[in-house]
Amino acid sequence: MTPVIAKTREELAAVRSGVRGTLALVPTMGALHEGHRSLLRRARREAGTVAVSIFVNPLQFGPGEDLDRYPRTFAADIEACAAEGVDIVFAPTPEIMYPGEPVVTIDPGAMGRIVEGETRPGHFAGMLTVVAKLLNLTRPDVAIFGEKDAQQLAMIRRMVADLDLPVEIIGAPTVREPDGLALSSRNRYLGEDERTTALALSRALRAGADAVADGPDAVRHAARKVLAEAEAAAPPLELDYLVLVDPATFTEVAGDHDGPAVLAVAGLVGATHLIDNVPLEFGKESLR
Ligand SMILES: Nc1ncnc2c1ncn2[C@@H]1O[C@H](COP(=O)(O)OP(=O)(O)OP(=O)(O)O)[C@@H](O)[C@H]1O
Ligand SMILES: CC(C)(CO)[C@@H](O)C(=O)[O-]
Ligand code: BAL
Repeated sequence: MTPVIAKTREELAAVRSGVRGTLALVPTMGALHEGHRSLLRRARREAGTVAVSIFVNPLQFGPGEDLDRYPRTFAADIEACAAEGVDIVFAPTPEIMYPGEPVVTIDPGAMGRIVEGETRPGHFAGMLTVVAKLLNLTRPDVAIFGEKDAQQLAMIRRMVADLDLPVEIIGAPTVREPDGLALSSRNRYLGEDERTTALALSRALRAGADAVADGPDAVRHAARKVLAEAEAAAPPLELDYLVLVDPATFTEVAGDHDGPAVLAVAGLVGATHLIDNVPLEFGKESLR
């Protein structure tokens, strides 16, 4: 069945007031792919009613980023939502979401200025501000986000805890192409040779994961080796960062770290900004 499409606050409020039982929200920027669809299926398992937001949020794009050329595929997105049994799609315009330049925004603190936040200054403030607005407008019981955007997920969990927002945040695993490339709306920008170079991101993460028994330094070393080859390739990978961090704070873990960590990588291939990560578990007993 085709979902109900709400384009304004008033339309969303009307459909929200008719929801009985639990509601799950999946926030997206559209151009839906199998990764998004896995979130929709997870939402379906979590709640009686599923809402999806489709909004390319200008506030989280910096100058020189791809806001204007970001893929917008609304008709296909609605078909995907219908196929996954989505009940409600909220698809506002920027003018609806931001009738004026917002004066009050969410400050992501120091955590918003490291790793991806250092590469994209202002990104996490813009992202958290729109997520807070979407949560307030939709009032879901649960909201589902992909682990592919691991720092985003950690920041959203932090915001919900720090501001006592009444919603449960669920993270869902990264969906990949058979050759390892993490699905991303931005993959469609890649030419054939660029895609070959881009594969180094997931290859580096796998190499790192394979070294987990030898500890954090071995993981960093194994991943760096793969990335160095891609930096020398044509077209080259322009590495933004490779970090091995605490999943909750995104600060680097020590060489004797025990417990969960995230190996996260990002870089430019041509003009395309790609990110990826893998969750890891270090155990002291497995250190040689
Ligand atoms: N491969 C994936 N597997 C699982 N979830 C994903 C995947 N890609 C994106 N998501 C999640 O889907 C939600 C919407 O993300 P978004 O619309 O930005 O898609 P995207 O493909 O990540 O686009 P972009 O290229 O801008 O990073 C986010 O919670 C994101 O983490
Ligand atoms: C969470 C989100 C929809 C906010 O614009 C966006 O950052 C995304 O698609 O991951
Ligand atoms: N997938 C996170 C949204 C962004 O890149 O702006």
